[in-house]
Amino acid sequence: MVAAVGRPGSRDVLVAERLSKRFVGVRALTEVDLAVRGGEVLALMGENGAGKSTLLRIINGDYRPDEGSLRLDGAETRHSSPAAAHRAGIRVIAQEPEIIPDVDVTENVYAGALPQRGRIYSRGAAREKCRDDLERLGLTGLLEPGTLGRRLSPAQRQLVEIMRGLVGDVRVVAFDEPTSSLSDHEVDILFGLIRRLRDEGVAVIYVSHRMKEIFQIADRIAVLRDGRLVGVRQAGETDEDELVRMMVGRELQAMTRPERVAGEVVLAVSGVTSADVRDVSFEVRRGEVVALAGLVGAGRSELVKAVVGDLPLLAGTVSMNGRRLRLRSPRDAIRAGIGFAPEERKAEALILERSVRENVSLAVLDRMRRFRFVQRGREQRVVNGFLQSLRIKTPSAEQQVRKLSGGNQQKVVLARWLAREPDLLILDEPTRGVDVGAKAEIYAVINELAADGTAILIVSSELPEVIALADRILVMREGRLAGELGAGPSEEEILRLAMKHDEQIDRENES
Ligand SMILES: Nc1ncnc2c1ncn2[C@@H]1O[C@H](COP(=O)(O)OP(=O)(O)OP(=O)(O)O)[C@@H](O)[C@H]1O
Repeated sequence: MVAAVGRPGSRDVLVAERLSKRFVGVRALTEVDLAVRGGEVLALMGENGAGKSTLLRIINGDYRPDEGSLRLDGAETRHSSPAAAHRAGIRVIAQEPEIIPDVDVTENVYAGALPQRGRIYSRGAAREKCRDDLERLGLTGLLEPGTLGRRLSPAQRQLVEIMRGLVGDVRVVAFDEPTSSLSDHEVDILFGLIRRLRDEGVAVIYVSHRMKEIFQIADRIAVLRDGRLVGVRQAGETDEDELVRMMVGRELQAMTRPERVAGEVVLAVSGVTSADVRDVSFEVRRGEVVALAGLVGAGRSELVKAVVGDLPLLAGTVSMNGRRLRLRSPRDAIRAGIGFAPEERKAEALILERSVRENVSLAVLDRMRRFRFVQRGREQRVVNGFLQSLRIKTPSAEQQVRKLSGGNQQKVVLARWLAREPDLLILDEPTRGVDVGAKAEIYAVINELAADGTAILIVSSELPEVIALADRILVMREGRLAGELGAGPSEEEILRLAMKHDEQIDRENES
């Protein structure tokens, strides 16, 4: 592949002029002027609800702007639908991909555009093409053409979505937080792909909350705040502090992990084995934050699911406060005093049609019910408290959760479990898609809960997050515990354990 377009000074491919978009009670975008050049990666940053997704949706033809215009290669475009935008060479890679559960990877990728042999669709030929494309994109080994949609992990779903986007002629590709379910290895592969697209002259837009990635991949960085463009910087001429100031409009306090003394054992997991998890034992104590780290596919989420009764135990026991539990579903786990915020927030955690207030208070309704009436005043106070402390951006507590930005939905999931004050809180990727300011607030809430004696188990792919929060870090590899680290290790120490080979672990277990 050739670098068809010289990098700096390339021509503008996509130009937004004075774009504005309003929803009831919200100005999502106000007079945004922004140009993306061929052969560059333009990062788009901003707090949750700043308007990033709205801008991408306009580019993708999902929304029409109320005012302003969009030009592609110099000509004004009014994409009336995502299909029209797609034909023009625009691809927006969705944050939460829609995967058809009952068809395989091949059909999920090429849906509608399947290769045919003669005039009959040939499954063999299609899978062959899929295999070729996987190889071309460097994804061999991460995805199998024949795997059914419903068997894909969140990371694999994301890769299917990315493959979909790169089929055909592409002028502009926008990635909306593509790495939130990927671990470092997959991120490297994705960045390789993005650099290749860029070198071929494609205009790449990259939305992310992860600073480190922004500085790895972006040529320029645009910052939105409350729907307005605050500024655009060359990546080499700015730094994290300046970007945070632009996004948040204030300085952020650096967080230090408080010293904690762990109390008695709350959760005891012994010899737990399930389909993808082998013989795992560990404990979490009162007032302690324990993190499960490891690469995607290492079995962290599966382990957690086995612990809360969402996956059957093939062997082993789970005990809470000294009593053995027999959980057949997460519902049983909640009854036993376990709060569990799962990885896939939309499917598993939120009722999108209901209001923010209802979603937060759902988990604590029993405690607020008195003589069969919900104590409205108390409910309001609890919900408003979380709206403030987690900085949930919504016109009111009565807004439908569906209408919140992705990061704000994630905060509602958290608020719901934090409000319940369980003995044990299990958080799978608690800050996925959450902006830097709110992340700090969430860390503070987690620290407060631990100080109050809650036992906390966190699954996170973000090593800085694991290091910032955890008193102990359990590193998983291929369904087993590969080792344990104390507070404050380096990223390298965690990675070394996460990538160790099985034989090595066996040898160490034996000695
Ligand atoms: N369909 C809708 N109806 C009402 N309000 C909406 C709708 N879509 C977005 N909004 C509001 O517009 C604002 C901008 O949202 P947007 O999704 O663009 O934010 P974002 O920058 O992508 O945030 P995040 O980082 O959380 O994904 C938010 O206040 C959001 O609640």
